[in-house]
Amino acid sequence: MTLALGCIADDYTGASDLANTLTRCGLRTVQTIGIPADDLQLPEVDAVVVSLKSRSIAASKAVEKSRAAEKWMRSRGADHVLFKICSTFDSTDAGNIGPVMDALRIDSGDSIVLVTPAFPETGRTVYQGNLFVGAVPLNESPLKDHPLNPMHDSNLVRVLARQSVTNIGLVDLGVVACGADVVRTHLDGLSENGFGAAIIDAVFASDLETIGAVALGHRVSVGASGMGLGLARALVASGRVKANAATSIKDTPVGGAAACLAGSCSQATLQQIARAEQVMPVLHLDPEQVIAGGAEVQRALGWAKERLGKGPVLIASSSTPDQVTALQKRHGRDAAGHAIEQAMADLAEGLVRAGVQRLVVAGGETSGAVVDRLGIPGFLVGAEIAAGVPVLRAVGAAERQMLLALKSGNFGGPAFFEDALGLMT
Ligand SMILES: Nc1ncnc2c1ncn2[C@@H]1O[C@H](COP(=O)(O)OP(=O)(O)O)[C@@H](O)[C@H]1O
Ligand SMILES: O=C(O)[C@@H](O)C(=O)COP(=O)(O)O
Repeated sequence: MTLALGCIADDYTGASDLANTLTRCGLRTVQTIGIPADDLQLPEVDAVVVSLKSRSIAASKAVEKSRAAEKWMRSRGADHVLFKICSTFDSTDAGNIGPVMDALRIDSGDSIVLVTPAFPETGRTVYQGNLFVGAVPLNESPLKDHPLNPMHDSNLVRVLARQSVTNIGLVDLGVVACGADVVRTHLDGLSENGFGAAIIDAVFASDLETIGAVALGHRVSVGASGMGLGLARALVASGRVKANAATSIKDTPVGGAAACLAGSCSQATLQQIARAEQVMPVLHLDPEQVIAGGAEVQRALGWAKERLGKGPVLIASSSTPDQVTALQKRHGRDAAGHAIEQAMADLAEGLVRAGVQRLVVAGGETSGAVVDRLGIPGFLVGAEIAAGVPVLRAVGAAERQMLLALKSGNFGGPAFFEDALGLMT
């Protein structure tokens, strides 16, 4: 296998979002969980997205894991490696975007790295270095209340400068609009003046194409699915990847019982859960009881097993921002998050034992905990449920066939859970 593009994603939902974009742009793509084992049977692909659960761990660990993934990709022929971050730049001042970017830049020998989380299809645009989520700046969006990494500054030049050892420049939309050659000249100027990375504005898909064409001339880039789109289109345009080479996974039905787990507390997920209550049984976990011990998981599994024969069920830990803050005050942010993620993993394991073969998971960290527990080594991309969320078919898992959907907390329309199950047959 010779890779045209290697990608390192800092969470599993983000990885499936990127794998979806690359597939839709014509790249044969596989999503792996961590660096694939040598004996994992993978199809011939143009791109591999290695999923890490590295967004909220210590920066030094995130760097170590990302470097190992980069090394693996380079050894498989990847000239360019994309570090896939969240389109809402989810991170804290302690990292992990800056430290990983710095390490990959040094390893690659690049003098300057292009960075953009823009993904216009999902309403993420960057103008003058400021990230907008729909019509509002990042710091006014629901991301200001994220349970693990609340975002309070929409100026990404400032945000990244707090995380990185290098100076962070800006390539503004006026420069991007002048085309790839002007962007290259601007980057040369920044690099000569000691800038090791630059936030680049993007509002339209055409901006991403310009950015992709420039980024492909470098060894490393940092961005969300929009950067993936730009790189994929540039690869196809350059003839390095055959257009329309992507093959969607076979739609052979998997059958079996279906269930949904929600650990995301985003506004979008809370609305989707409320909507799901109209069409399927929904159990709201008591987060306090979840942290207290295993009885709440057992209660939820008993509840689900009584209903799974009749149709899909949804189990949610999700709470409103006020409730999340109150719980975190009592137990600590990381401890509360970790305990709930592990409970979600216990639930997923129990549900699969009870015959679930179609599983929808809402939340990035939550998906990471669930997929790790299920021991799934990788996924092929199927139909698109919503922008950034594909149906995934597990590969390399021994016993039963499984379909999953790993939904970023913020993605999907109000009827997401129904939409997903409708495509996961
Ligand atoms: N009721 C709750 N109170 C506090 N934290 C919660 C609650 N429910 C879930 N969590 C935690 O919030 C975090 C949500 O993050 P994640 O799953 O990545 O969702 P998103 O995709 O919205 O970012 C996880 O660590 C999860 O365990
Ligand atoms: O880029 C995005 O917004 C997503 O692909 C993503 O990374 C999702 O992260 P979570 O919201 O934590 O699921």
